[in-house]
Amino acid sequence: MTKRIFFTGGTGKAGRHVVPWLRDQGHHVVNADLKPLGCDGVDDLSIDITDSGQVFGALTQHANMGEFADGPAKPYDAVVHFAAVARVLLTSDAECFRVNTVGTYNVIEAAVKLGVKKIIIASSETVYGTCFAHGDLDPPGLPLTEDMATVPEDSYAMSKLCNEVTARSFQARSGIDIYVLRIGNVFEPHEYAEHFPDFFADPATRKRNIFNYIDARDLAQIVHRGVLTDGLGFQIFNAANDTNSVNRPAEELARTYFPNVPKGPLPGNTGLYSNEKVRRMLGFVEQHDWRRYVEG
Ligand SMILES: NC(=O)C1=CN([C@@H]2O[C@H](COP(=O)(O)OP(=O)(O)OC[C@H]3O[C@@H](n4cnc5c(N)ncnc54)[C@H](O)[C@@H]3O)[C@@H](O)[C@H]2O)C=CC1
Ligand SMILES: O=C(O)[C@H]1OC(=O)[C@H](O)[C@@H](O)[C@@H]1O
Repeated sequence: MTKRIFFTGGTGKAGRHVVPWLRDQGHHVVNADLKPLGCDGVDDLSIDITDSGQVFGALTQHANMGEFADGPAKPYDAVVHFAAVARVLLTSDAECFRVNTVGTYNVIEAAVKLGVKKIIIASSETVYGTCFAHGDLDPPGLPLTEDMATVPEDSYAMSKLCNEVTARSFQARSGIDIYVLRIGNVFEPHEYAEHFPDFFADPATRKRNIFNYIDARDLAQIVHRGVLTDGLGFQIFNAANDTNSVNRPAEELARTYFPNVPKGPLPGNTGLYSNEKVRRMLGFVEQHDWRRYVEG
């Protein structure tokens, strides 16, 4: 079924793969970003999500000239929110926190008050704390699952965790579906040859990411399945591929790099960052294992 989807941050690294994927599944996607994507069949709207008025305005206006013929602007079926300052060290810590938290509040508030029934937001693996920690910070357990403790110490991860609370509260009042994706480290198709041989040679460089990765196209599949799967209420999903990015047995990685962390079963090369929930509840089936693109 064709959906009308308002997508924020579609011009970025992840969005430029997710947006065309959604378009190719037959949906009408409107990309709301500071910068245009310029993608065939996708409408661009330049907005700043930290300005609530712009977000309400964009969600209630036409997306292109063709829509004028049909009268008033049509409502959206889903909002996918990716726009953000996507990590620390891009701007000041406080600005990262401000843009991400205020922007996310604005997007969710407008979507809920305008009657949108499905919202998917980009959170991050960083909420578990290890990624941008000072020194070494152990994850709370392995494999790392959505119910485990989240006590990050950096402004970016704090902003993402704050956004999860915002989302949970809006969901509680509205009863709509809000799905949070704790996205792992994203890779575009051309990046496998560029980076993965280095990861195999020096796995320690991937420790902060709990050795995970998510292919940008597999992330698109997860978003799409989220758009199509109704009735789950508020949910948080780790979004990652099935196996680790360093081509090592999971049990060996856990023992070598996280000796003091409580451990459950870690068969084969399974990811230490569990994607079991997104496979089980959204039916995610990975298509882009790194083994298709680079020699192990
Ligand atoms: N790239 C990664 O490895 C990961 C990314 N994420 C999250 O996924 C989402 C997408 O990430 P990327 O595509 O890598 O980020 P990106 O930095 O490549 O793209 C973010 C997009 O948001 C837009 N944006 C920023 N501030 C805005 C504002 N005030 N108003 C409107 N648009 C604004 C930017 O113009 C950009 O196109 C982000 O929420 C990020 O935090 C989460 C985990 C991993
Ligand atoms: O966008 C980015 O660069 C960062 O975003 C994130 O949220 C990821 O968790 C982290 O692995 C990336 O380094």
